[in-house]
Amino acid sequence: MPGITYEDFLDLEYDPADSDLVCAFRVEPAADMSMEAAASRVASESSNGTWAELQVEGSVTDLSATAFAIDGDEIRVAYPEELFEPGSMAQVLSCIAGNIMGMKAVERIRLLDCEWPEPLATSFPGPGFGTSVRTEIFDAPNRPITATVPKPKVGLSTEQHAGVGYDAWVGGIDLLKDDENLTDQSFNPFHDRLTESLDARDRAEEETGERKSYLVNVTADANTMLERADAVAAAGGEYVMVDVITTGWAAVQTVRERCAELGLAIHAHRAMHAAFDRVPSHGVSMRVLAQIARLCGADQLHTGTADLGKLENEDTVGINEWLYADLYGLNDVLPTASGGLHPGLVPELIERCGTNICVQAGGGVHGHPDGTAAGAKALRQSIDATVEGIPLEEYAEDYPELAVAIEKWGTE
Ligand SMILES: O=C(O)[C@@](O)(COP(=O)(O)O)[C@H](O)[C@H](O)COP(=O)(O)O
Ligand SMILES: [Mg+2]
Repeated sequence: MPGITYEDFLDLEYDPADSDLVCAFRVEPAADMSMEAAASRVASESSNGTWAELQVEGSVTDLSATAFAIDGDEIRVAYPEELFEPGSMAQVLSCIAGNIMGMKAVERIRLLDCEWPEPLATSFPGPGFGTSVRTEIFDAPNRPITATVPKPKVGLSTEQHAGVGYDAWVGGIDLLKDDENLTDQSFNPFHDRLTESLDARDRAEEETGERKSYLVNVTADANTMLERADAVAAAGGEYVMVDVITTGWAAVQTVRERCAELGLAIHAHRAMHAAFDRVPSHGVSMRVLAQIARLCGADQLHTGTADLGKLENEDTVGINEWLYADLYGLNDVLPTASGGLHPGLVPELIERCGTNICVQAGGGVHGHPDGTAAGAKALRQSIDATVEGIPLEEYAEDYPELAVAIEKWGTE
C-alpha cells in the first residue's frame, strides 16, 4: 500500500471547511523546486507529514493540512481543526510558524495572514476591555488617549520617575508608561516604582479631575509576572504592560488569565517584533502577530505610526482595521501609535488612523524645550485642536506650549 508523501498535501481543488484555519504564505521555493512542490512541503511539514514516505493507519491523514491555492508567490494552506490544541497559541504556532521557517525546500517563507475559524478563535479569551478602556478607565470617548514614556528610557530614580509622571499627568496625559527595558533594576525597583507612581497618579487625578493610569512594565518570567500583576491590583492600578514577543505567548496567556481575575487591562508592547516581521520575504508578518495578540488577550497593542515616526511600520492602518473588526464577539483592541511622535504630527496621524487610538510620545514630550509639563500640555493641546478641527498653528496662538513644540519640531 502506497504511503503518504509530500504530494498528498497539495490539492488545488480542495475547498476549506468552515472550521479550518486558513493561512496565507509568501513562498520563494528553493532553486530546484516548483511552487507546487514547495507548497506541498509547507502543508506537510506544518501539519503531520515529513520527508519520507509514511505508512499510516486509519484517520491520521484527517489531521493533514492541504495546500489548496497558489497565486504567484503566495500560497494558501488549510489546517483541520483537530490538528490544534484549543486555547494553546504555542501549539498553533509550532504548526503554522514552526519548522517550515527553516526548510531547505524554500529560500524564504513568510506567514502573511490567517483566517481564524470560530471554534479555534473562541478557544482563546480575547481582550478583557479593548477600546472600551477609553470610557471604562478614562473619560475619553471622543479623543485618542495619550501616553508618555519617561526618557531617558532607564536610569531615573523612582522618585524622578514618579515626578515625571506627575508632571505629565497634570499636563494632560492620560497614561504614564514604563519603557520596555525598565523592569526591576536597583536604581528604580518595581514595587517602589509602582506605589510611588500610583501615589503621584492619585494626586494628579485630584488636581486635574481627570482619570489617569499607569502602564507598569511587569515583564519577567511567568511566575514573577503573576506576582507583579497581583501587586498592581493591590496598589490600585488598572493596567499591566507586557512585552509580548520577548516573554512569549504562553506567558501572555498565563498573565491574561490572572488579569481576568484581577480586572486588569493588558498593554502589549512588541519589542523584537521586527526580528519576525521586518524582512518582507520571510518570517511572520505584524498582521499575524497582531491577530495572535488579540486572541491571547492584549487590550492595547503597538501597531506603528502609519509611517510618520522613527520606526519601520507594516500596514498600520490595515492592522488596526483588523483589530477593530468583529471576531466572533471577542473584544477589539486599542491600537497604540508610538515611536518618534511629537505634537506636530498629531493631525496627520489622526487623519491616517482616526481617533480610536492611543498616542504615545516619549521624546516628543520630555524633549520639549520647556520640559515635561510643557511637553505634556503641548501633546494634549495638539490632540484637542485636531479633534475640534482647528489647525495647530491657529490653536497655538493661544497655547504657548504647543507653539514652542511646533517651532522645535515642525508639523511634518
Ligand atoms: O523606546 C521607544 O522607542 C519607545 O518608547 C518610543 O519612544 P519615543 O516616543 O521617544 O520615540 C517605544 O518603545 C517604541 O515606540 C516602540 O516601537 P513600536 O511602537 O513601533 O512598537
Ligand atoms: Mg520604548
